[in-house]
Amino acid sequence: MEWWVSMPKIELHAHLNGSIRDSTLLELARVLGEKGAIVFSDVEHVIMKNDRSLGEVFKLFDLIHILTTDHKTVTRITKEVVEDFASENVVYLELRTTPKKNDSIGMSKQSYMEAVIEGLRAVTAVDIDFVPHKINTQDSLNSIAMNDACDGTRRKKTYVRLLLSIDRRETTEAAIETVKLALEMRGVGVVGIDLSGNPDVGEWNTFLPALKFAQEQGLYITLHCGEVPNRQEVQPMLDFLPQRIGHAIFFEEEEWRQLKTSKIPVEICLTSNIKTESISSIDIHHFGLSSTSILSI
Ligand SMILES: CNc1ncnc2c1ncn2[C@@H]1O[C@H](COP(=O)(O)O)[C@@H](O)[C@H]1O
Repeated sequence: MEWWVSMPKIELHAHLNGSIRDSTLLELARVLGEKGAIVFSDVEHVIMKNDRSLGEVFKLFDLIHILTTDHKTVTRITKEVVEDFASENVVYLELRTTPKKNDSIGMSKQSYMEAVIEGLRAVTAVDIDFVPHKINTQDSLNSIAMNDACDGTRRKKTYVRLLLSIDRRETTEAAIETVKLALEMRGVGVVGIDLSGNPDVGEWNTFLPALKFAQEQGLYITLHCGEVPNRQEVQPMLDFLPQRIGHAIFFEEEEWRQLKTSKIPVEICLTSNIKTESISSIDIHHFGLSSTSILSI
């Protein structure tokens, strides 16, 4: 096995519907094509395209959401995504997804999330720990088991925790519903809230009441921040003091300074930023720069 596959890893920025196998997407598209709901040949190349602009990415998500609408498929993709991360030796996975409501098929945000939990329970390839428990002796034993899993001597175990995403297209009320659901689901591995979605759509202020409520209730918060240039948002997002932010591409010097002072960790999304051409080359990605200019500010 390649060293980088066998190395134990932590994945903190995975969108469920952004992590589906191409083979599964093609299979789902074929089935919908046979039903006449879509034209398979029109979507095949969209699914298989390698690099796409940020705008194209969100069009692809709209297509993916058409393919994965029902509860059964949500359960299936959750199982597969977790198994795929486990097969790459991810030992701690924070999976985020936007709870969806679709009256036409009897889906509520809650039933969507129940389908996700069903998917976690369906994983067979590895042991999945997604129900939080208090730190005690048993926990120390579990972490030993997790470490041992890396040398192949024990059955592998992956710790999974969930973040419920708010999509920037949603309303304040829908976002509050998501936060309430997250609070109800704390017992089944939900640890926080993510604000994501097309950064060119909507305003983050719309979600402030929901995010403040989540913060007051002790949920962890991560915000997609600075994925596109938006001076009106970056600073107030940092002032909000989320536990983490995602991307942090278009930051001015002063914003880097504030980020550092506030000690807010960044979920670096190297592959995504290069593939979507948000950053033209890896040589100038802020991850590489962090040891020089950024950290020296
Ligand atoms: C490329 N950078 C990105 N920036 C912002 N939001 C993103 C994203 N990639 C994914 N999402 C968010 O995650 C959803 C898909 O997963 P779920 O349906 O929630 O599982 C997308 O619809 C978008 O809201």
